[in-house]
Amino acid sequence: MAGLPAVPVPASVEAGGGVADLPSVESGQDVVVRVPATSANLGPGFDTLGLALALHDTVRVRTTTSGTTTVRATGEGAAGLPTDETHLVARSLISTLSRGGFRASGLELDTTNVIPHGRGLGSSAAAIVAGVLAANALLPVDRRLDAAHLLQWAASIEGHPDNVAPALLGALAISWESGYSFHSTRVEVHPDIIPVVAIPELALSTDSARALLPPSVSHRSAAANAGRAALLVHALGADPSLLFPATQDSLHQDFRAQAMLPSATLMRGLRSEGFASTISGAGPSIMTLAVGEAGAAAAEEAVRQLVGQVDTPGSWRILRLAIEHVGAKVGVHQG
Ligand SMILES: Nc1ncnc2c1ncn2[C@@H]1O[C@H](COP(=O)(O)OP(=O)(O)OP(=O)(O)O)[C@@H](O)[C@H]1O
Ligand SMILES: N[C@@H](CCO)C(=O)O
Repeated sequence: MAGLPAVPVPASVEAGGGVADLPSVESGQDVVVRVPATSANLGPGFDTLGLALALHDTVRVRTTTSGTTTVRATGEGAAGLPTDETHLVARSLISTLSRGGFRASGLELDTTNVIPHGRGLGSSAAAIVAGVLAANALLPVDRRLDAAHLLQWAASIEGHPDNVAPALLGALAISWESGYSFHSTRVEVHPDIIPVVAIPELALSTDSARALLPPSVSHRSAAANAGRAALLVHALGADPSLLFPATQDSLHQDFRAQAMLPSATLMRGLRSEGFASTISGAGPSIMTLAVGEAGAAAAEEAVRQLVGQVDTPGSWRILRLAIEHVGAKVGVHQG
C-alpha cells in the first residue's frame, strides 16, 4: 500500500464551509461492523507490529432524520462512555462521513463491547475502525475510501498504525510511516501459535504509557530491536521455535514497568521460565505467544501460578485466544 496520496478533503470543507453545509447520507440505512481486538508491539515491534485476536466488539449503526446522535453501549467500559457524538465510535464515523463529503441527519448507534478498555488490547483502535468502516458503508459508493485510505485515515485518528492495521487486515500486520502517510502489509501467522492473554483489573491509558517513554534511545537499543523485530516476523510466520528470543524488547517495556509493576513482574517471571511473553500494546495486559495446545496449557498454568504471587488472586482474567485471520467485517443488519 505504498505511495498513498493524502485522504481527499471535500471541496466544500476545504473552501471554508462547515459540516452542516454537507449533504446527508441516505436515512434508513442499517449497518453492522465487527472488529477484533489487537495486540501491538509484540515486544520489539514498537508502533510497527500488531496481531489481530479473536475477541470482537460489534457496532450497529442506523441513519435517521432525528437531528441527533445517540449511542447505547453495553459490555466493557460501557458505563463510563459518552452517549452522544463525542463517543469515539460516533466521532470517528462522523469525521469519516465528512471526509467523504457527507454528514448524517441523525445517527443511532448500538455497541456491544467485549474488548476491555485501557488494557493494551486495542479497544480504541477497534472503536475507531468500527466508526470509519461504518461511515464508509453509509457513503455513496463513489465517495467510499479504498483499503489503503481506510488504513491511512484510521491510523491518523489513532495516531499510530499498529493496532488499526491488524484490526482492518487480520493476522499479523507490519506497519510503517512515510512522511504523514501510514502503510501496512499483512503476514499470515503460523497455525501452531496460540496467544494467551493475562488481563489485570486495573486499566492504564495509552497516553499515560506513552508519556513514560524517553525522547531518544541509544543506537545500541535501536539496533537490538531492529534485529529482534525482523526475527519476530520470521518466528510468527514460519518458525515459532524462535519466538522467545524474537520477543525481547529494548525500547519501551522497561520504561513503562513503573506504571504496571505487577504486569512487569509477571512478564519477567514468565520469560525466566522460557515463555515468549510481552506487554500487550501499551499494557498492562501480558501476552504470551504459546506454541501448540500443550504450550498454551503450560502458559496458562504458569500465568495462574505467577499471578497469585504478584497480585490479588482472581483479579486477572486469563484468556486463550485464537488469531483473527480476516480482520473487521461490515454487513447490512439482518432483521
Ligand atoms: N468501544 C469503545 N467505545 C467508545 N470509546 C472507546 C471504546 N473502546 C475504547 N474507547 C476509548 O478509548 C480509551 C482506551 O484507549 P487506550 O488507547 O487508552 O487503550 P486501549 O486502546 O484499550 O489499549 P492499547 O492502545 O494499548 O491497545 C477508553 O478509555 C475510551 O475512552
Ligand atoms: N505502539 C503503541 C500501542 C498502543 O496500543 C504503544 O505502545 O504506545
